[in-house]
Amino acid sequence: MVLTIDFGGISTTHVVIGAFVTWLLLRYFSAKNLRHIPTVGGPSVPILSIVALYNFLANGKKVVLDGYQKFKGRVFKVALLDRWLVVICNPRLVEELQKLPEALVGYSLLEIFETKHIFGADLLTDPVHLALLRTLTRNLGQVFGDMYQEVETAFQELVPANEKEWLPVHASPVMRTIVTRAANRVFVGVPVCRDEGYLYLMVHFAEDVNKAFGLYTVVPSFAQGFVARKAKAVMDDCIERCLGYMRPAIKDRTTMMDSFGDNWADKPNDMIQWTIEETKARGQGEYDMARMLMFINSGAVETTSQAVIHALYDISMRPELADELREEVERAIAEDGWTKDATNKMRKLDSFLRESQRINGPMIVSMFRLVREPVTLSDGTFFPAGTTIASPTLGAHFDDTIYPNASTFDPLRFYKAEAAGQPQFVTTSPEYLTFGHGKHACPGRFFAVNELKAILAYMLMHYDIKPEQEGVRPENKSMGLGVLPNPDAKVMFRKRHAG
Ligand code: HEM
Repeated sequence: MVLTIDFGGISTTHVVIGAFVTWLLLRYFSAKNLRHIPTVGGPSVPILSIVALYNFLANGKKVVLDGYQKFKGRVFKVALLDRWLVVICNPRLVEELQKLPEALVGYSLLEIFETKHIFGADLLTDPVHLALLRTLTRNLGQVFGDMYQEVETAFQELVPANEKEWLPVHASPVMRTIVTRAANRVFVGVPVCRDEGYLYLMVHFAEDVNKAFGLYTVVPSFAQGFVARKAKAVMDDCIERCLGYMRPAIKDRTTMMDSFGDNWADKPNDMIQWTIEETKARGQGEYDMARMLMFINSGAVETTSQAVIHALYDISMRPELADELREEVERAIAEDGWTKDATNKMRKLDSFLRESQRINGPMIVSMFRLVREPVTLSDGTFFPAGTTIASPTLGAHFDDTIYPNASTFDPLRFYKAEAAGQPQFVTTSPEYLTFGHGKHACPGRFFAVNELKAILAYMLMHYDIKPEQEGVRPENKSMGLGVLPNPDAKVMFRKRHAG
């Protein structure tokens, strides 16, 4: 069917053809500079490269794993819609790249996927979120009690199992709500962290941002500005709604600050307070306070929710492991109560969570970086300016030479190796990329690991857990560059006697 809408002589057919030609030219010129890098998934010559693109979009996971096997120790490229993505399959080169100065190889998901248009380009030059997350990490011990209390209250409300019958629980929405409540207890406190409208806003906003990142990888660059403008309008609306919940607290806090300066008795120690202080110091107002909170939520909610759901599916399949972890949790809380110190002692739980994330994602590649100036690596590999590069998360995580029997889920893999100096869940390396690696590794991971341990430890101590279908772990879904936990599955919960 021919498109017939007419805009003063220019038909939509012209627009579509023009866009397609522009796209082909963009692809042609970007591929020309990267001819020396082998392509995986299909040919890189103009027009035919659409096959490589199709294969990547249809089965990105297989394409990247095949590429890793074939070009281990070297680099290869795969087709995204608007550019080529070069994947570095050599830990030494990954380490070398992440040490290069920012002026040569820059970081930012915000920049690479143009989401700076949504969150604001000033976050690139003045990353307030990093200052806030550093403060959060420093205060993990102090905020743990509140977070744990929220985990407890949320489970009691949302998973009201009894000792007699198994209760089917739809894992995806329930765990998302628990994660969002626990994090937002520390971010905005009670009662906002329990408000259904606020929770709905944060959960769906985080999901949408995740989808937007995915969308940017398949939308050609000439269309990204348009998508970004639409997304910005949605963002502004979300900020206004977020402010509706935050204004009373902002007003109270600013009144206290105006009266008492930096310190007063019972001054709250939470994200909203730190955000007010950081934004005020920059002469910014309430719009920026909400913007910052939403940006941090967008990093915190979806990733941690997915990790909890994966861990829940994994533990539901392993009752003996659940018992072994319960013993460890019991011992730790007997010594230190429900505190951050106790979670530090939960080494088997740490290993289980790290293994669950090794196997389950969240992305098939990570550590996106942008080559700003031409770079030649020590092995002679050359990247022209403008090249987008990434590290092969899934390839490394499933490499038998790095992890013996890599495709086997071995929950105590890292615990058993600890004597040999094996790292913990928060530790990143070119071989363990769940949180990225290097100077731009996830700044929220220390909080994330504490939250994950609090949730899993609570769950283990208070419930017996089994899969809905005996012996069947709900299958993951691949979407673009992402690996998602099954969104439809239920898990069975029964209250434990000892709970
Ligand atoms: C299991 C949970 C989490 C996972 C798997 C995860 C993963 C990641 C990854 C892979 C990156 C990119 C790193 C790189 O390119 O080297 C990242 C960045 C980021 N994460 Fe996380 N994250 C998690 C939890 C959190 C939490 C709880 C927060 C906030 C409290 C957070 C805030 C952020 C922010 C703000 C960035 C962007 C940093 C920047 O722009 O410099 N994340 N995360």
